Amino acid sequence: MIEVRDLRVRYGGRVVADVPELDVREGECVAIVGESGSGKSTTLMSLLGLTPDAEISGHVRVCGVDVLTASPRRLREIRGARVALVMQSPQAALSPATRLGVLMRRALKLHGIGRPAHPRPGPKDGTPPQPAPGKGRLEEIMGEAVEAVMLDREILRRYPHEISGGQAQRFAIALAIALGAEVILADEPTSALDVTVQAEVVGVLRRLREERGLALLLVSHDLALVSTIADRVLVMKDGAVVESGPAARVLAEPSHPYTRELLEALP
Ligand SMILES: Nc1ncnc2c1ncn2[C@@H]1O[C@H](COP(=O)(O)OP(=O)(O)OP(=O)(O)O)[C@@H](O)[C@H]1O
Repeated sequence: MIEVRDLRVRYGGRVVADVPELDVREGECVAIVGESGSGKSTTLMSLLGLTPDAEISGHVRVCGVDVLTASPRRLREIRGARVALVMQSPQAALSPATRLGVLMRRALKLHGIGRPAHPRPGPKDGTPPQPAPGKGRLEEIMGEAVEAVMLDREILRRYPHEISGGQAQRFAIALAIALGAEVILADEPTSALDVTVQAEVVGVLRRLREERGLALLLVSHDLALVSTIADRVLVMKDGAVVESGPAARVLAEPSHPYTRELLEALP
């Protein structure tokens, strides 16, 4: 799903991320950990071509698309639809005066989801027009997606300010599911949430990996969280990957002093 080789991202000549190798396969979760400014978010954003001011070299393939050479149109095709970005505080990105259901329906329509394959011609005998065949299908996709993240369908009638932070984060994940995402890139998805709510969001992500084979690339400074979900871990410091390997091994027997420092800083 994600294949990175020799990725190097520079801002104004300064290397801020240097990632020799990063692979995420179907149903797998890889976490990038490290302190603030170590290059985690830059690495994540570069996978979607979202670092316009940066100089980038290397090889990045996401869902079969060669990101560094793809046309803007090809990149738009994978963003949102096949690869979803889940950020720290999704509530801020939700339009405040729009019900969640309306918001989701718009996003799905924009990507042509639920559209009838062959629109029926309108009736000629004066009877009221029949609903488009795609409408019920769209509602079904939306309902199924919110239930997949353990939310009630009723939430689709609410406005963004009527839901909690944890619900907003799960709604953002539901949107990704409804759009048919195969890969989720999550940047500190639980940092703005309290501990019990964090566990709910992580539980949802874990289930989606297992049941739907979703690939997950997670950026987090929270090693306790990472230990509950990641298969593999990359540790970054000052733009460089100082250690990588199976999460169980890296977190139990870190080989780099910096990883040991991060672990010792855990409460
Ligand atoms: N658009 C930009 N222009 C110039 N420098 C940038 C830009 N974006 C990021 N940087 C720099 O790149 C470095 C890495 O930043 P990045 O946000 O990737 O780190 P991070 O590990 O994700 O940190 P945090 O957890 O605080 O988000 C930082 O020194 C940052 O100042």
